[in-house]
Amino acid sequence: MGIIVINFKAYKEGSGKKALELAKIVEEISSKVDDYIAIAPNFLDMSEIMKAVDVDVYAQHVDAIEYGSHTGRIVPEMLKDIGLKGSLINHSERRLKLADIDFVIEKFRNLGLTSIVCTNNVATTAAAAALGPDFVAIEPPELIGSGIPVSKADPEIVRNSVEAVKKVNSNVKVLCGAGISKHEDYVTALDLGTEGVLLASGIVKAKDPRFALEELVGLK
Ligand SMILES: O=C(CO)COP(=O)(O)O
Repeated sequence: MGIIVINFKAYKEGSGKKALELAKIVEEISSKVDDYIAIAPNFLDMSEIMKAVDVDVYAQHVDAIEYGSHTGRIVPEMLKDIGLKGSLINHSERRLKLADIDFVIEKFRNLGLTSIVCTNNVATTAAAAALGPDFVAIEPPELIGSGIPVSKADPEIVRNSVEAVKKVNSNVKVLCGAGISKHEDYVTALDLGTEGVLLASGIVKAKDPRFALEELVGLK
């Protein structure tokens, strides 16, 4: 089927022991379905998760810098060194400048890391696609964390993003996100021409994350 990337954000429910528990649930459910399910936990939980769980792990953010005199920053090479698959870039909760997005995409290309550039509308999606990342993920900020799925509330933005990306660079794959939680939301996203979804609260903050993920992939 498709691609599912779960962003743990800085949610308490997706941190520490809970992050590891959730990663194990993702590993178990991944093994039962054809969908590719990856996670983006916070930096502090990554090493332990990667030791314990066989799931692709992404960063939620990376800085557009070289090694050097920077404090509290993450250099792209560091992601490669600890074994991450890639990173979200330019999430609406952690925006970058266009030149910085370009820098990170280029670095990732050379390092063999997967770039997922988040965008907020069709124009920024087209602009991001022009930089040649692996993925763009269209996420209207007003729907993030709302429980209202972008694929149903604003199918046009998804469809138009897919179309815009095709015109600019057809090698770039499109994800969509914001408010996704149900299987139907996911299937609708795929029907609109995306490769899958980027989501957070629908799984991470669910009362029963295992049930929520099983439902998302259609096992319930
Ligand atoms: O920002 C998101 C994923 O990166 C979407 O968040 P929600 O799934 O909580 O709406």
